[in-house]
Amino acid sequence: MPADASELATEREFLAEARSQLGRMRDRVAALDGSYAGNWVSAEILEATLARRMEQLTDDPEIPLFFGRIDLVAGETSPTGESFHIGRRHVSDPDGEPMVVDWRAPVSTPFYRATAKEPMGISARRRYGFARGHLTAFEDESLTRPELTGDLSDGDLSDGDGDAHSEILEAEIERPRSGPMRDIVATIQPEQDVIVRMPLESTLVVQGAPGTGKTAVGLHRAAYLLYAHRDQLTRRGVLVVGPNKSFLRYIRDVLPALGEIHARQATIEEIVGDHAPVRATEPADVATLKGDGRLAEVLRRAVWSHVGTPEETLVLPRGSFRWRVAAYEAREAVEQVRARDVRYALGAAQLRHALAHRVLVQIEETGDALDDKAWDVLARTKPVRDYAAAVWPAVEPRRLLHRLLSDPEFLAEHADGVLTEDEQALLIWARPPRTAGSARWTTADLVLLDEITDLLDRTESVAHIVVDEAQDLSAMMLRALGRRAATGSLTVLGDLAQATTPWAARDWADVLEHLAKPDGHVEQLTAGFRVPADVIELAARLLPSIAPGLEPPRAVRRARGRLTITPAPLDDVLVGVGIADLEGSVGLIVPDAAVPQVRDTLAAVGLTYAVVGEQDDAEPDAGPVADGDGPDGDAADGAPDDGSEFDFHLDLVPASLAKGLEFDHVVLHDPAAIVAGEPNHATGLRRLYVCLTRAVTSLVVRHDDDLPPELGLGDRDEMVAVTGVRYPLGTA
Ligand SMILES: Nc1ncnc2c1ncn2[C@@H]1O[C@H](COP(=O)(O)OP(=O)(O)OP(=O)(O)O)[C@@H](O)[C@H]1O
Repeated sequence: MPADASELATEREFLAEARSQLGRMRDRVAALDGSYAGNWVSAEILEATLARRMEQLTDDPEIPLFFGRIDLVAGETSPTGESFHIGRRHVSDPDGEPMVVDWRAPVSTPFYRATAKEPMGISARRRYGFARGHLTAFEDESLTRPELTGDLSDGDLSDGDGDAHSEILEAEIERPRSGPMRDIVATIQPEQDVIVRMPLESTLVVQGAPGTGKTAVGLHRAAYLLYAHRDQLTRRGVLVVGPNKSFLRYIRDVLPALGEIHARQATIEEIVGDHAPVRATEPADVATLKGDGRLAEVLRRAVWSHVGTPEETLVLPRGSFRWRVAAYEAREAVEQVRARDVRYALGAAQLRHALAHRVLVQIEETGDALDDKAWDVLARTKPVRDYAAAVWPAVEPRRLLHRLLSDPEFLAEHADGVLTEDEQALLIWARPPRTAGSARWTTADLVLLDEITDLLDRTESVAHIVVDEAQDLSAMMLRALGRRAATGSLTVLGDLAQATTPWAARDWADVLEHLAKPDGHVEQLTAGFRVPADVIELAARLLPSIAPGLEPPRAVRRARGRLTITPAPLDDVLVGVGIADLEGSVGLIVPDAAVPQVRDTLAAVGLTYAVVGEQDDAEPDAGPVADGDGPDGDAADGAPDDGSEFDFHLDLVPASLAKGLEFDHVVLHDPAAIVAGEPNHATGLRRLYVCLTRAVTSLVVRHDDDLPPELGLGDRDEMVAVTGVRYPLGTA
């Protein structure tokens, strides 16, 4: 047997043994139950822990149990030069010796970061190739003697110091995309790994062009932190924030595939959705103003304006006595509580106690010794409660916001010097609802309600938040997230060039300020794993108009991609592309307003598809709304029960929902209308930039005669030069 074949056989045996040991670990956990616990509380906790452990130990034969190996240099730390197989979870033998180490364990770090220049104590790195769970190949790279590795190249992924080119790595990057997002645990790159393993305390912003792996890195960082700080993070929570529900469905499998099921994934609307349902939208200028950070000051003033000045004596009858707190003493108490700078509701409670304390002192002066319990009782008596409530009344967030948005004088009182008169006029409802209960709140209103609620009572903080597409959040939305990480940290992912909301951030330093994490720092990702070079070159033509300071990604894909720009009718394009025969997923990105018309076109050419986002309008837990056959060819049932639009071969994507998604092939319909669909031209161009950068293998841009001039494709010769021989496609 050739050396490689015998080595492969040895590795396969090792894999079989590791699988059987994983089965043994699972059986052992299955044999335990809550009865081992001392009382019912710990029994419940133990049962939950065991259930989680069982899930972690589930062996999916399709998912490789390990994907890499490192060989330590024989020496001080490893006298015999041990090897470690690296996988998604830890597997040990009956003696407790590790057979596979978790990719997040410190010992695994060199697998991701070692280079020939800095071998980090390892002599060799091995990568494995798998097909449907079967080990089919391996590839060795010597770090101490790189000349032994063979096929050395200075490929785009290497740092130019002679690191080996990896076929397995390249195959993973070039693989056709289909279905929801997958993890990248086997191929995390050094610049990404540095971000993934940053300490929990650091808040960081990851700025990166489309397809540089920001979402992937953010999710792997969440998985890493859950591993490295298990107790703290499961107790205090991890939150992943995405731009919309379809995006969350797109990424929902990544953390569970990494063994982590305890992170909440939510949109900002869901996060602030507890205050009231969203029942209206509003003009962009109003929403933008409501998202402005200055509103925080207006709300702060409005809340605290409720605290009055005591003018009367508090009289507290007790037995045959009537205890008194003079108005001037009550005023002192109010001042003292205010000086403590506590939340409004806590201030109210403290005022009750401060008043009660003044009574307590008088009682004690008569020789009665009272304890803290008596103090509490005094603070809860009706005269004290009534007096405090008159001076420091309860504030109801919806009522307060209703008043601010419907009473110009009340607003002016609190917005004076903060908002101009015109801005104040813009905020006031044209037709104010009669009561707060009948108000039709917008998303921006809910964010204001969240701010008011936090002024009243401290919002609970989680241990870590990963925020994706953060460039699109308003200052007030960022504040809402920042307060949820007040005692934790954040990983903020975004790209200023992809900002498509009128209130979007212009600068990451501002974002960090609004999050109340001014010490956070900005990391950049530059290697593009999604978009092929020819497509990047086209999209980058927009950068000078939309984000002059930003660079396009550096494509690491070998294939330059297939780019076609054509004025052919959409039905001809759809037929010409041969969608049904394409390997990998296909996204048809269209202006939002064109969705109904494009549905007709798709029906006319006989293509089946799902519509991204349509599932959100359906009944909760009903499968996606799909036209025709699902991925399993079952027309009646649509997608599988737990499926989503991303399980379909062809997705119809409204341009407003394209952000964050990727498809192997993209047909982009009517770029001019996509630009025109936004409130202003600059935002329209950014939306187009997002839509142009969703493709992994091929992009067809189907346009009418009005391509946006910023693409610089005015004349046909230029277009032919950009798209090569593939212009035009279809029958034009
Ligand atoms: N190290 C890697 N190895 C293999 N694939 C990778 C790697 N990093 C990223 N990718 C892949 O590149 C694609 C783009 O990643 P991702 O969606 O995280 O990028 P992004 O920066 O968030 O893009 P966008 O700005 O468009 O949202 C995904 O398919 C992801 O799996």
